[in-house]
Amino acid sequence: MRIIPFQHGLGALDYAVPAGMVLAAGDAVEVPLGPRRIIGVVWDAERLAAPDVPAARLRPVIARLDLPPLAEPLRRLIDWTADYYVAPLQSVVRMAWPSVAFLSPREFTEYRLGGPLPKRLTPERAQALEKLEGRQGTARDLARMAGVSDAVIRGLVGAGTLIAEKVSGDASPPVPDPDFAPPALSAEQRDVADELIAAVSAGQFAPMLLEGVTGSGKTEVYFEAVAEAIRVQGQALVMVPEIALTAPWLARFAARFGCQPLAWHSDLKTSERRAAWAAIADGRARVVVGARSALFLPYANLKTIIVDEAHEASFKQEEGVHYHARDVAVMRGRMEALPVVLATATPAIETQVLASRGTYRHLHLPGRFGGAELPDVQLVDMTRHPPARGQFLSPLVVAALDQTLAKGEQSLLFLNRRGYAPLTLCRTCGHRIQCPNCTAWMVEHRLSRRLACHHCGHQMPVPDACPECGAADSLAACGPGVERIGEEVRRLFPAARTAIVTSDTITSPARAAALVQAVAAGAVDIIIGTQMVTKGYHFPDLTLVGIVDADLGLSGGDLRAGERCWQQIVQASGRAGRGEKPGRVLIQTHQPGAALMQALAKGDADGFFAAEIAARRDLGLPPFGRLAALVISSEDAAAAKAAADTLGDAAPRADGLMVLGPAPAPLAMLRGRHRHRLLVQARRDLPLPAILRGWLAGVALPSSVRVVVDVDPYSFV
Ligand SMILES: Nc1ncnc2c1ncn2[C@@H]1O[C@H](COP(=O)(O)OP(=O)(O)OP(=O)(O)O)[C@@H](O)[C@H]1O
Ligand SMILES: [Zn+2]
Repeated sequence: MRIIPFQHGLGALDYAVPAGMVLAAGDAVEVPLGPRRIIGVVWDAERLAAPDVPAARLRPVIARLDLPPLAEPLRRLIDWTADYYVAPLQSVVRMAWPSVAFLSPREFTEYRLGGPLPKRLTPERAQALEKLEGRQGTARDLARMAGVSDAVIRGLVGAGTLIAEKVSGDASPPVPDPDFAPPALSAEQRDVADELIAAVSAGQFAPMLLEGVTGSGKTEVYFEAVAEAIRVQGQALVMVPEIALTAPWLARFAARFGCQPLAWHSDLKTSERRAAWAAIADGRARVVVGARSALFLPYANLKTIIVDEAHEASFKQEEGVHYHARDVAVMRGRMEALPVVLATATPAIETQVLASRGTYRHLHLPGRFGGAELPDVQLVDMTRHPPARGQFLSPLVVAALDQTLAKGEQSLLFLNRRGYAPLTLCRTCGHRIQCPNCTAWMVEHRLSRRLACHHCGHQMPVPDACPECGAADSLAACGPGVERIGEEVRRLFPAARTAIVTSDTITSPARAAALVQAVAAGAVDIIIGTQMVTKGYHFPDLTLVGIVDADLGLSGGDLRAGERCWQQIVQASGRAGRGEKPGRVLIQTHQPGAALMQALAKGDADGFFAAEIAARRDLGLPPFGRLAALVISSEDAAAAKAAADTLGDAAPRADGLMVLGPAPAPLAMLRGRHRHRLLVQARRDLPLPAILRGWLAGVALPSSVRVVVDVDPYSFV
């Protein structure tokens, strides 16, 4: 029997099946490996090679584990993913079978506060006592919730402070009612919804792009596909970019279907995660909402996948298996014969091209729901209307904020930069404060009074004197982040109520919900936020959107810079005027003549994308050609460089294939590792995965060097 043991770096191995044991592909098993017992999965023998071992010498499988087997279509999806993204099969299998899959449903002992206080109160214990008030979970869960080590939790259990509670892991999620509160759809919404419903009941592969302007009711419409999946006794998966931002979405779901869907995310407690996994695997969970990691779960009876905000780059996984959840979702739809709906107001170029070729069915919602108009968009030429010295908002934007406040309406200022200032500079010696682990500047966060590296998370207090020359009071904050814009707004409008919305302030779904409630209740006048506020929020009284620095996206220069800038600005603009009052958008730019700015001002998506797509075609860039990146890194600078050179020397040669580099990565050091990059550009008809595998297999590198393969890369740093 051919088995993939869950052991890093190991391929498939053959084992003997003991008499009386029945095994089939997709079964979970326990097998011997050297002196150890490890878990593995039985795989289709014809699809994998294994070392030739005479039958008599094969070691026997120890046991078949009591897990629902991975079904054939999911196995084929796993094969495809591992092959396409040049990833180890077991790493992909582990996304379908996370560790909770192997826990038995009844074995949970959870703990909660309830006993006497411990005699010895260390700072860690005090922190745990404070954080764990009202919480319950396994020792591991509580350690995570309290931000302390497992040992601290075990100590509190030993002291009797945390008391044990047995919990059963197999509670069933509620079943959403497809007919609970269906909305009255507009005629154009109805047409699209009917197509989606027909596709779900047909039960065939149907990739679809649901393109609707911001506020057109895409959510209401794809809810009808979800309702149909429930009606036909199946399951629906809705993938969202970030689970932390789903509070308003969950509320809408509950209003439509009468109960919450099952949310799959990393913050679940072990018992909740186990219960969720089991309910997904046996079909009791009817609607699942989750980020990327929900995609590979073994749904028993999946009928449709919706990818909401399908243009979002966060669907691309940037660690472990570097897959793109949007693309793998479509492939899952093909393997399992079901419709996949990519919903967005600003489709990615890859998606647009597939829709225009007819590979994806293209559904449109061209107008906002309920007669709301798209906002009026104007460029603010910063060279002609510059801000006052030391400030960042043009007088035109300040005047618009003033008018909006006077009308009692709300404004949003969008700047995709967390913190107070992206750079801290010494005015005496010119020193720039850098992260010790990364080629990156430390970003000042004034709310938390720290400097932070946005790449590795390194933090330090803001120094009083320059760390280089020692000059006192010489450090200057350069450039704005949202906190600094917030400060400027409070200085200009002391009576206005402001909210700063970034991943630093919206750290949990509960906080996101509180923000939404505050804005909806009219308790906030001006929101200053990063891309976090642009995602799907609906505030009827928000009528002004100011884009603080539209040029930010023009620089940076990777192949998707223009597209991403367009998406962000259109999504941010899309928050304006969604109710009865008309909206207005002001875009601050130093390059009002740039094609992107002109297209934004005219709302000319077609013109902008026609030019972008033509450029991609001319250069053979995705989706017309394919890219793959190799990132070579090591803590040892010389080893990283040598390995990159070795790989560069061994680079494959073929007609239609171009290898660029090796070159030091723009982020030349990350988390203390020195980095080099190679970029492969290949014609579409070349077998890129096989070429990459052959290349890597032909080169022996020291174990101190790590090579990450990134197929269809989104990050070029
Ligand atoms: N048929 C309908 N009946 C009642 N309300 C509707 C209907 N369609 C849409 N709406 C409401 O209109 C608003 C905008 O809809 P929705 O948020 O679904 O748009 P969207 O296309 O997803 O927008 P965005 O892309 O900006 O997130 C929501 O408050 C939604 O509840
Ligand atoms: Zn860093």
